[in-house]
This record gives sequence, structure tokens and C-alpha cells, in this order.
Amino acid sequence: MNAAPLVALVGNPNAGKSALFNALTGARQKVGNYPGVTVERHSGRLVLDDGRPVELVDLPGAYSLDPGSLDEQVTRNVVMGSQAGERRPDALVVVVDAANLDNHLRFTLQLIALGLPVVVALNMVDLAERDGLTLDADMLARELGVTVIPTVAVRRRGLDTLKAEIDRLVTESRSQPVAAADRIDDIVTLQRRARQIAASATVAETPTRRWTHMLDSVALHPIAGPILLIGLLFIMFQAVFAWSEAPIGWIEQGFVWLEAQVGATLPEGWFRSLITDGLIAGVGAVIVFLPQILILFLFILVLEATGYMVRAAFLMDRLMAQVGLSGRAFIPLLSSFACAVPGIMATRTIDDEKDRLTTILIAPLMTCSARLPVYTIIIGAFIPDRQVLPFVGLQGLVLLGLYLMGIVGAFVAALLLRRTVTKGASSGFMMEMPKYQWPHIRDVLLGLWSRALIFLKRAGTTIALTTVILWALLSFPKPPEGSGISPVDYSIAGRIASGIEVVVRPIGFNRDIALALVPAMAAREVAVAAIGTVYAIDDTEHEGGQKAMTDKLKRNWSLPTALAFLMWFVFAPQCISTIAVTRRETNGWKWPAFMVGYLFVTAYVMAGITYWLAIFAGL
Ligand SMILES: Nc1nc2c(ncn2[C@@H]2O[C@H](COP(=O)(O)OP(=O)(O)OP(=O)(O)O)[C@@H](O)[C@H]2O)c(=O)[nH]1
Ligand SMILES: [Mg+2]
Repeated sequence: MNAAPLVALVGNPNAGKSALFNALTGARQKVGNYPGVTVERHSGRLVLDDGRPVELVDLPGAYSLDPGSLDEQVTRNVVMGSQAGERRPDALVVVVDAANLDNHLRFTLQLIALGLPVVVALNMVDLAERDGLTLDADMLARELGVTVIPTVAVRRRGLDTLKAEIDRLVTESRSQPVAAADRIDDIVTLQRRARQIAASATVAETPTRRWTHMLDSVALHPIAGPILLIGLLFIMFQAVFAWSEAPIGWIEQGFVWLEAQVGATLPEGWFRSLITDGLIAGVGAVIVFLPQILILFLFILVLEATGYMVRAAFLMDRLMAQVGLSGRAFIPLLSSFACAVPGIMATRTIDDEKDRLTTILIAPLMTCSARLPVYTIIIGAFIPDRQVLPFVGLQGLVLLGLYLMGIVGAFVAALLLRRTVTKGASSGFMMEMPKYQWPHIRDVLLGLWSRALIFLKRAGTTIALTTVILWALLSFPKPPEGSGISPVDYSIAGRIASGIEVVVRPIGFNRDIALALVPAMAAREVAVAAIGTVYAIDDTEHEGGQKAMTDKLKRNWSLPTALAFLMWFVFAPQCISTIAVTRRETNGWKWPAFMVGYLFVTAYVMAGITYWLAIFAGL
């Protein structure tokens, strides 16, 4: 047997393996500044100084030896020697990114433990130097127990030394059996060991880098990271309630004043009813949520500006890969928290058609800001404002729960879709971590201003129009004088709602909800506007304001009904614009129809389950 020795290039994604492969073999493998460029094995020929050939394979990047995605499995199988029709490599060149040492060393340690002859290419040292990081390669070599060679693949620096070391490894490996070193299986120990080694190999680091590193060691920690993320989200939802109370009060007083002014100037009649019961009650019921929406976006904008959002994306990356989503789906899904429409448009950055389709289909499950008014008014009316733990209020907790429910729902949906209608391989993706920095107040304010304008524009157009139409349908025809029938029951809308009610009664919905469901298709906030208008028209006491609405909700709805209604809003495809943009982005009616179908069924079932569970729990 005279086959050339086989040497594999392995390492984390985006470490520069393909760049090194090209430099060593003269091949033209695709390199790109994002992970997941190489997705299958490629081999090429490296000629050693004495003319002997070596077969070099460039592998897809992987984070560890546990098989995650399909391309990671290729890497694992090759280095373990279990790939069908493939010899086990005689040696490994482990490529690490010098500027990202502790993350990359984790995988390196696992690879060294396999017992194959290893040389570490400490790549991208130019970028590390630029960032003010000086590393001691000899120290690193001593800690790892293998040779370490600093390289700059793109400038061919260190390649001759690397070649000489490959020569030495393949010559030796033919004569010497290798001893398998101790394997470290526990990820936390592995991480700790990697960090220790990285720290001892670091000679100098600029303060910014050190800061970034310290913050990242918490923010990206496999256990502390997710806890921090959940904690931040929780504070955000708590603040949505806690900080908005006063400004909501002011806006409400404004509307009460406005209603009084209109009441005093306009004569009694249908026009006055249109203005007060229709526009002011309906649009006003929505506009009072402006403070809450701004608080939500204040948090999102600040987290984005500080550089934390990308870390959150990184934390989610593994999880997303496990449900078959591309890491690149993170940004579209994140924008869907504002609104699914820009979120679905942002999926254009996902190359793989199946990946993209899956992301589009689950985007409506991310809680868009239009759901916030619906959630908070119901929570405000039905969930007691109680502390469950110091600083942890029940209302904020329920709101966080609803958001999480949407996310979990989306992940479950992705998992199922990926096994059935959008079957296919998925690709991993990791982003470069930006530097942490203080947010610029100006940028944050500009962001808030544009959100406020979008919201008010919706309130002034779509929401106002739907409310007026709804008011008309609710106000006519008028019941005969003295018949004692409620005007809402007698109206066209009331009759339509009675029809819908038949369908939604089994999941605990009443007539008010049935009435709100259809106009809420125009914009979800309209559900609140619709209920506001219904109660304004049916209102005998003329109280007005959110307090009055809350009181009426409490009087007319049971707790199980309210919970079922919340659950419905988590899942239901409640908005026409989302359906329209899905049609445009998927070129046809097939996928939007599928999306609407599966979401409605899920919403109906989940709301039903919630209702009946609540009934049986005796709530
Ligand atoms: N400055 C600098 N850039 C490098 C170096 N090595 C690679 N790059 C760049 O880093 C990026 C990633 O390189 P690739 O070779 O595609 O990385 P890879 O490890 O093959 O990545 P996957 O195939 O995704 O696993 C590319 O933009 C390269 O041009 C280096 O030593 N210095
Ligand atoms: Mg590559």
C-alpha cells in the first residue's frame, strides 16, 4: 500500500481552514467571511519539500465532536475514521482563530484527545495583533502538548513551518502507534480548561479586549448566558407594566377630556356616537399602549446598540440548529418581534430555500408588538398585580410566559415542518461578535421616534378605518324604541358575531370575542379597539377610559375565557398584511394558505385546551 498520507484540516467554522487549504494546495476552495462556507469534504494534493505527496482534506467547520448538523457529522465521521469509503486521517491540522482562542480551543482539546498526531495552526494572528492581543505560541504548545504554528493563511505566513511539521507528523505516524489521551466529555470542564489555556497563552491584551472577554465569559457561558438572557427579558417585560402606568394615565385623561369636549359641542345623534363611541373609544383604546410599545423598543434598541443582541443570537444558534433552523434565521425572527412583515422580508438573507420557507412559516409566532395591547389589557384585567418573589411581579411573569410560548411554539413548529413539508439539510451560522459599547442616545431616540410614528400611523389609518366600519356595523340597524334589546345584539355585527360564536363557543369564547376576531385580521390591536367600541356602544353608565374597560371585561368574561383568548392570540394568524407578504415572498397562495391553516388549527386547539384545563382546575 503506497497511498499518500491523509491529513485533514479541522476546526471551528470560520477559522480559515479553506484559506489554509487553498494556500497549501493551490486549490481554489470557496472561502467566505462567515461560518458554514464549506459544507462537504474537499481534497487536494500537498507536495512536501522532498517531493512526496500528501492528500489534504478540507472539512466543514464544526463546534464539537457531538454531531449537530449534517455537515458537522461529515467532520466527525472523517476524524473518527467512521466515514464510509474513507480512510482515517494519518494526522490532523487543527485550525484555530487566534482572536477567538478559548472558544476554538474547546474543540481543539476534543480533537487532541482522539490521539491522532496533531499540529495546531494558530491562524489569523494578524487580526489578533490588530485587536491588541499578543499570544505566546510556545506557551500554548506546552499547555496543549502539541506543536503550535502561528499562521496568516491569506498572506501565506507560517506556511513553510506548517508544511515541515506536517512532514514530520506523517513520517512519524507511520512508525509510531498513537496513544489516546484522556477524553474530557463534560462541556463545562472542557470550557474551563479551554479558558485556562487561553489565559495562560495570552501575553498582553488591550483593556477593551479584556472587558469584552470578561463580559462574554458571562454572556456566552453555556449556563450563565441563558440565565442572563431570560433575566434581561424578564426585566424588560416587568418594565413594560411598571414604567407605563403614569404615561398611560396621562394619555387616558387626554382622551376623556377630548370625549367631554366632543360631547359638549356636538348634538346628540349618530355623528357624535361615531366620534365618541367609534373613533375615540376605539382608536383611544389602542393609542394608550404607545408607552408600553416604546418601553419594549427602548430595551430592544439598547440591547442591540450595546452589542448584546449578537451574543443572544449566538446563544440561540445551537438551539436553532437543533430544531433545523439556520442561524441566519435569528435576525428575521428577531425583527418579527416588532412585526412579522419586515421579519418575513428579512428572510431573503437565507440562501437555502427550505430554510427560508421554514423561517417564513414560523415568523408569525414571534410575538409582534401589535399583540402587546391585547396581552396587557387582558393581563391587567385578570391577572392580579401581585409580587410572587421580591421584584418579580405576576403580571410581568405572565407576559414573559406568553412571549416564551410563542418562541417555543415556533421551535416546535420548525421541528415538525423540517421533518415533513420543508425537509432538508440545515446549515449552521455564527456571527462575528461586535465590540461592546455604550448606546448612543441619539440613535436610540431616533429608533424610538420611528417606532412611535409607525404605531401612530397605523392607529390613524388601518385601525381608525376598521373601527369606523365596525362602529357602523355595530350601530345599525337600531333596535326598535323600548324593545329592551341591546343595540349590539340587534346590529349587523352582532348578528354576524352570533354566527361566529357558534364556532368559537366550544373554546370558551363569548360574543364580544367573536366580534373582535374578524376586524382584528386588519391589525391585531383592533381586537382591543373593537372591544372598546362594543362596550362604548353598550355603555349605559358612560364611564370611559381603560379602567372602565377593565371593569367591564371582569364583569363579562370568566378567567378561563380570558386565558383562552390570550392563548388564541399567541398562535392565530391574525393579520392580513402578514398573509399578503407571505404570498409575495413565496410566489403563490400555497404557503400562505398552509400557514393560515396550521396556525388557526393550533390556535383553536391551544385555546380550547387552555379553556377546559382552566375550567377543570376550577378557576
Ligand atoms: N486576516 C486574515 N483573514 C483570514 C485568515 N485566514 C482566513 N481568513 C479569512 O477568514 C474568512 C474565513 O476563512 P475560510 O477559509 O472560509 O474559513 P473556514 O474555516 O474554511 O470556514 P468554514 O468553511 O465555514 O468552516 C475568509 O474571509 C478568509 O479570507 C488570516 O490568517 N488572516
Ligand atoms: Mg471552509
